[in-house]
Amino acid sequence: MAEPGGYPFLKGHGTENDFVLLPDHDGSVHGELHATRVRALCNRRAGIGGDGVLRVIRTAVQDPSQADRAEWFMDYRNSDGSPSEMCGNGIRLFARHLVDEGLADPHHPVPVATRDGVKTITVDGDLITADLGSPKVLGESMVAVGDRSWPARHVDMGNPHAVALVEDLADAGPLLDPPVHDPDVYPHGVNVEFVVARGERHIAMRVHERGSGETRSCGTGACAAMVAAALADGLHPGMAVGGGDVAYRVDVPGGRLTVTWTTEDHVLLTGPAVVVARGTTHL
Ligand SMILES: N[C@@H](CCC[C@H](N)C(=O)O)C(=O)O
Repeated sequence: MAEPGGYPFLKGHGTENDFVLLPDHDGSVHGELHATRVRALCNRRAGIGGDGVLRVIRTAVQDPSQADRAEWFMDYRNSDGSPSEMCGNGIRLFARHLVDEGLADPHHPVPVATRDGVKTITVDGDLITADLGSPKVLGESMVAVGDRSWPARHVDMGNPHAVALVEDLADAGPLLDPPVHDPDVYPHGVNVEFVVARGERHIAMRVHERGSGETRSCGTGACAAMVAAALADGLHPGMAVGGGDVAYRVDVPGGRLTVTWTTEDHVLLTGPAVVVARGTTHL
């Protein structure tokens, strides 16, 4: 359903996790957003380039069951065209776009509907915080790259993550292929984070994202990594000195994020997100 004159897009990123935004408010521009089109848009040589696509659509059109709680729905697709339940950096960029375009009021929390329910975003100047709700901390299983393997904590942030605490971020090698994982634990695939401690409440990570490959950042992955690291450090909200929220700095190849695990058992993801280009495409 490509329009003869092309259709609008924007390009942006959160800590270099980059996305193509497709405004399609009433769903009439794209109809079914096919995987072939998503792959064409995300292609870094023949397309615009991105780790994923964020279609900006009214919740009443995409998922009427959530329309009473959020005007806008983030229709997220990985660069291979597969949908995911959630995207932490994507939803922060999505909110930036809504505010920039006057579609949401930056002075109030912005509710955004997703396949994992409604998330609340707050905008404070250049910093955008997404409340990703409660993490589900599940069991451990092995992940492997080549002849190396590690135990990994299963943390569900709405989408699945396997978090391996490693000695060195180089241990995982070039990460050209998805790490091997247990398909019984992750029947729909998994995002895999490799995490090292950098200091007190300070970690660094690399990530191989389901459907997108190794990326420069992953917001839900940073949250999963923080939760796994905090538990390994013997910390969770309420157990911290003073009994309050627990905050970690999470360094990713594309920048720095802050993840806060609150005493209400919510995980808050904070960092920058910027729109860098806009135009019209025929892809
Ligand atoms: N980069 C995202 C996560 C995108 C979805 C993920 N690849 C999946 O398939 O679950 C983030 O910032 O959270």
